[in-house]
Amino acid sequence: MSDGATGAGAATEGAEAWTATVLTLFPEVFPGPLGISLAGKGLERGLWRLEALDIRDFARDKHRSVDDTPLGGGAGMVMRPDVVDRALESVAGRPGPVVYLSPRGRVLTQDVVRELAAEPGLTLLCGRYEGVDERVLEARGVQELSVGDFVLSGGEVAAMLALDAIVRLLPGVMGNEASETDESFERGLLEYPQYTRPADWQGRPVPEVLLSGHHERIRQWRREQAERITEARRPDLWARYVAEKTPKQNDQATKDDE
Ligand SMILES: C[S@@+](CC[C@H](N)C(=O)[O-])C[C@H]1O[C@@H](n2cnc3c(N)ncnc32)[C@H](O)[C@@H]1O
Repeated sequence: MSDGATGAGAATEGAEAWTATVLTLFPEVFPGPLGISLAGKGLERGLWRLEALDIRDFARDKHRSVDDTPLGGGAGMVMRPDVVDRALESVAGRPGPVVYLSPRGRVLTQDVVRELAAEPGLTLLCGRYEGVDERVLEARGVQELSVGDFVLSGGEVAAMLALDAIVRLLPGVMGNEASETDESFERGLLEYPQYTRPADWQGRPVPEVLLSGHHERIRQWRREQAERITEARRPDLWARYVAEKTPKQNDQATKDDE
């Protein structure tokens, strides 16, 4: 898709579809991976909408320039406040908050993904070069959202990443695919190991319990595995999980210490 909307098909009756508006210098890269599989089918079925707008369309000079050198010196270029402001003004009033994808932002986690999926939509401003002039972010009260502690060359991949995670939580998008309630982060744990046929592959049998047909034992085994993996790989998640699992015991321990 170049700039323009997708997903305007059979919108969910009686409700406006969740709407993503992307402001970017490269609208042609959307929907990209969001146009395939679950997200793509959801887009086709009108379960969500995506519109990518070209920030350059809001430039006014004959060269359609969107950037300028940093005041105070330094490397690279900065996206101009007047151009970004006009782009933001053109989408003011669209559903949901406006976020600027930025390594300085609030870090995207599954909790943040759930929060954004509960909004009616989202406007995503993608930076390039050294980023966007600070004043337009302040003037427009734009929140910043980071996809991790690393620097990408532009906000487009970050916007796709956030949208992919959000869209799969929208009603109807997952269909009968794996329930999100069992997945990593949904219960504060990483996921248990998954297996499929054959039951023995290259002399590696799957754990016996999975062939037992005993649902309660399987549930218990999966929970133990999820706990084991989380404790080993993510001490940060594990500490939070343990604290939330045993709040009463922890309260008592604190009282005993006093
Ligand atoms: C080269 S980066 C600019 C980095 C900026 N000079 C800094 O040091 O914070 C260009 C654009 O990529 C996007 N970007 C880079 N890393 C990101 C991240 N971790 N999360 C979200 N967006 C990111 C932002 O939109 C940013 O404006």
